[in-house]
Amino acid sequence: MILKISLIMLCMVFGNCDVHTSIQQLKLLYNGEGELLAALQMFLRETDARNIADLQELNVELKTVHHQGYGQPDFMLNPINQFRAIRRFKRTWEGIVERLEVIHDGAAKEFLKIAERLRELSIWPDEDDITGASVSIERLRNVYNIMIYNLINGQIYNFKTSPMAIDEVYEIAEQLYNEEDYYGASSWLEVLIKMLDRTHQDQRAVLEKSLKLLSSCHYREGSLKSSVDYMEQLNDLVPNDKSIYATLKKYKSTLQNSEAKADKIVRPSDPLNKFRDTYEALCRRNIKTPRELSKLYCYLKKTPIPFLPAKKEIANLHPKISLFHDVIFDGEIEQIKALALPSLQRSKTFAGQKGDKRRISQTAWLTNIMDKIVKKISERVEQVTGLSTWQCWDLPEQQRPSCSTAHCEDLQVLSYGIGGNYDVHHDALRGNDVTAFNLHSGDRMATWMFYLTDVIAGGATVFPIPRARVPAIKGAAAFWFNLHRNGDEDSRTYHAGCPVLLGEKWVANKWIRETGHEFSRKCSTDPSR
Ligand SMILES: O=C(O)CCC(=O)C(=O)O
Ligand SMILES: [Fe+2]
Repeated sequence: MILKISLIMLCMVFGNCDVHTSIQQLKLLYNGEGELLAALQMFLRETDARNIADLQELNVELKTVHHQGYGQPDFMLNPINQFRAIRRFKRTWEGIVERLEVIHDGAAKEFLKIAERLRELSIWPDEDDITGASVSIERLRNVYNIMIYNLINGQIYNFKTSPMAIDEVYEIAEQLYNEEDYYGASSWLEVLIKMLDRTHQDQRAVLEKSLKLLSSCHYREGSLKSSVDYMEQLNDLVPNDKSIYATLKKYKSTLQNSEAKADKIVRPSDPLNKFRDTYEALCRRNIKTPRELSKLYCYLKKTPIPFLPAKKEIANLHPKISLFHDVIFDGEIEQIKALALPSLQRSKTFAGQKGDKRRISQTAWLTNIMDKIVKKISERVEQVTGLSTWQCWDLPEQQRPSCSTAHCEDLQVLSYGIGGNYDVHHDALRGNDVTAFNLHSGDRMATWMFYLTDVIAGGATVFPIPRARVPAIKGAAAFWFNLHRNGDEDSRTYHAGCPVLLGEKWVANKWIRETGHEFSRKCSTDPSR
């Protein structure tokens, strides 16, 4: 109930809720579908069956797919199930709403009321959500090297869900094509085409669309011979179609007049992520050598609280990246999540701002005065790191407006949805448009990041330059410095949040600023320190 009210408030204020980026909204969507099904059932029971035979059939189909998730709390944590649910709303439920709007009698009205409520909650997916979900599945495929055949069969590692329908597979390819990802689209289409049975009428129609799209992918990528081959296959399949014949002629003539030799679509490089290969390898597994691993260690670090040392694990030596275990407890995590939930919003980046595909998550900022727990865990960061977490909130209220030099930022809570990730970036603010940030406190000297969930698969934090990998472990926190002691940015701490493959990921960042640490982290002219 609290969750629903929070989301209503959030979506009323911000409009489109980017359902595909939020696990919470996707879970609500699944429950909403249950309500729609019950209302549709009621309508069908009360209505003359002769006029609505197709709706009866749809109802059975929808019930079957929906019921697969019954009693399975992890069902909506699977990207395939998430994509499907989003698509069902846009492609099937929307059509049913239109039909019932025409009828608009007693039971139809009840159904429409539920649909209206879901729209008011802004959790009813739109076209952008289908695009976002398709792009996320493709990202997961690339980062985790998953075979398309396995995804189509509903298999992600050893987690299985029901196989995808042909239309769903085609939709992913078409969405990628519209996003100009011809490598992604062609990869899906090649697999799909092999699976289709041309003697089956419905499948034959998908085969025709797929050949046309695949041929166009190759044409656009300059892989002209293949573009002609696929168009020829389509022309053989549909011999008397003038438009197909005309396209074939056009492709053939482009091929004849071209010197291009490429006959394969290769995955394009990412100009914004020169670390892509190492980043992806690290997302999949640890890539340090056994010798490098043997140098890592852990110990109990003293804190100001007697008999309460911190469990410190060194995840990387140079630069030092630490993982502190058991620094936030389950009850505290639940309180932090509950406080963040009402104000979660699609995350922004400095480069792309809101809606950037490089950062798929939702963000909320919590201040120390919102609740005792926020201050308490802020103090814990100070106890473990020895760095100050003093903020203007610590002053009497009337002095706060003139205070501008806090030693750290408020707590930033992040929740990742389907394929949620944060591409390689640096936390230091210099070089970015920092007008929104108070630089009186200096730059982000250090990052402390609490992991508020375990992640079933994926979601590690990785540092491509030192080839370090920190797994998301509930209750633990990663810690590193973003700046050298001479104040320069330490580029070795470029890092990324790997896409969540299965499950959900919540983290909370506490960024420690330079101000207030003149003695606790003494400066040095030696840039290597
Ligand atoms: O989620 C992660 O693992 C990394 C998040 C991050 O780097 C950030 O929020 O700045
Ligand atoms: Fe970061």
